[in-house]
Amino acid sequence: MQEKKRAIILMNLGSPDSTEVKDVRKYLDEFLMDKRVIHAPWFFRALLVKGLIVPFRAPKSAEAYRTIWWKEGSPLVVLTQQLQKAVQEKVSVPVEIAMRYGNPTPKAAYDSLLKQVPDLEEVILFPLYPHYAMSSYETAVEYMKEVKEKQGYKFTLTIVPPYYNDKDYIKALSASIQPYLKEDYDKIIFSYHGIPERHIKLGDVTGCHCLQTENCCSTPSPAHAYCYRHQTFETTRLVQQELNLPAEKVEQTFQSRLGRDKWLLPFTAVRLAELPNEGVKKVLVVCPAFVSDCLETLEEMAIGGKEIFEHAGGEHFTHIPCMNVQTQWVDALVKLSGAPKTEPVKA
Ligand SMILES: C=CC1=C(C)c2cc3[nH]c(cc4nc(cc5[nH]c(cc1n2)c(C)c5CCC(=O)O)C(CCC(=O)O)=C4C)c(C)c3C=C
Ligand SMILES: [Fe+2]
Ligand SMILES: [Fe+2]
Repeated sequence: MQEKKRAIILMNLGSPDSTEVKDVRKYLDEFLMDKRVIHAPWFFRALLVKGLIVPFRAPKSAEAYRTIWWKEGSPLVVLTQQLQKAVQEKVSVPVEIAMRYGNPTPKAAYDSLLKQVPDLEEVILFPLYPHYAMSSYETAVEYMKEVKEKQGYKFTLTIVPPYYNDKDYIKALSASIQPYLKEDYDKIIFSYHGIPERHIKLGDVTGCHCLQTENCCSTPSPAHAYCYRHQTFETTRLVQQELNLPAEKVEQTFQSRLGRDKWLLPFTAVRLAELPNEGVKKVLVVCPAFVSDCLETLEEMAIGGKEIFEHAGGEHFTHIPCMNVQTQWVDALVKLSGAPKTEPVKA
C-alpha cells in the first residue's frame, strides 16, 4: 500500500522581526489583540492594547529583546529553526515551522509544504507547548485551522495533543535537568509562564471544578484536559518522581504576569525575593512551559530572576536552559508526532 503524503509543522509563539521599536510594536499589537490572550470585546481590547499597553510596553520590550538578540535573529525563532533541522534529519517527511505571531506565518509554512509535496494529504501540527492554555496551545491550533479553511487547502490537519505527562517528554526534560543536580543547591524552582485565573475558569469544561477548592488540580476531573494549572503540576510531579528529587527541595511558581488581573500564584519574582530570607541561598531554575529558550527564559529569568535573587541575598542562581535541540527531546518529539522515521543507513 502506498504511504500517505504527510508533512509536519512545528508551531511556536513567535517574536518581533527585529529589536526596533516599530517591529516590537507590530508584534505586540498582533499578540495582544488575540481574543484568546486578552479576553475583552474587540473595542475595549483595542482601546486597552493600542491605547495603553503597546505604547508603553513596546520600548521596554524592545530594550529587553536587545539584551538577548543573536546575530541570526530572535533566539526563539533561531532555536525553532534548529529544532526543525534536527527533526528533519530523523523523519522522512518534510518539516516546516510556523509562528502564531510574526514570521514565518502559517500560510508561508503551508505553502512551502505544498510546493514540496503538491499532493499533500496530511499535515501533522506539533504545537511546541507541552501544556494546554487558551493563550498558547489553543490559539495556535485554532489559527492553523482557520488559515487552512480560508485558503481551501484539501489536506487533513492532525493535531498532536498536549504532552505534559508523556513518558518520553518527562524523561527528556528530566535528562536536561539532571547534569545541574550535581551542583550544591538548596531548591529547584519549576517556573512556568503564568496565565490569568480567569482563563482557567473559562476553560473549565465542567463549569464547577477549577479553582473552586484549594486542591482542585489534584482531584480527578475531566476539567484537567484543559487545565493549564493541573498540567503544570503534573509535569513538576512527574519530573520530581523521575529524578527522585526530595519534596522539600522542589517549588513551583509562575512568571511573566501582565496587567492587573489575578494571575496564577505564587509569582516567581516574589518567591525569588523571599527565598534568601528563608535560608535558600542556592537555586536552580527550570522553565518547563517553554521547549525553546526565549525572551521569558533568557531575559526575564536568566538575567532578571538572577538579579532579584542576588539582590535579596541569594548566593548562587543557575538557570537551566530549555531542551532546545537536545537529542532525547528531538527523539521524543518525533515519536509524539507519529511521523515516519528516516530509514537507517545500511552499512
Ligand atoms: C508557554 C506558553 C505561553 C503562555 C501560556 C503565554 C501566555 C501569555 N503571555 C502573555 C503576554 C506576553 N508573553 C510574551 C512573551 C512570550 N510568551 C510566551 C509563551 C506563553 N505566553 C513566549 C514563548 C514568549 C517569548 C517570545 C519571544 O519572542 O521570545 C510577551 C512579549 C514580550 C514582553 O513584552 O514581555 C507578552 C506581552 C499573556 C498576556 C498571556 C496570557 C494571557
Ligand atoms: Fe507569554
Ligand atoms: Fe485545575
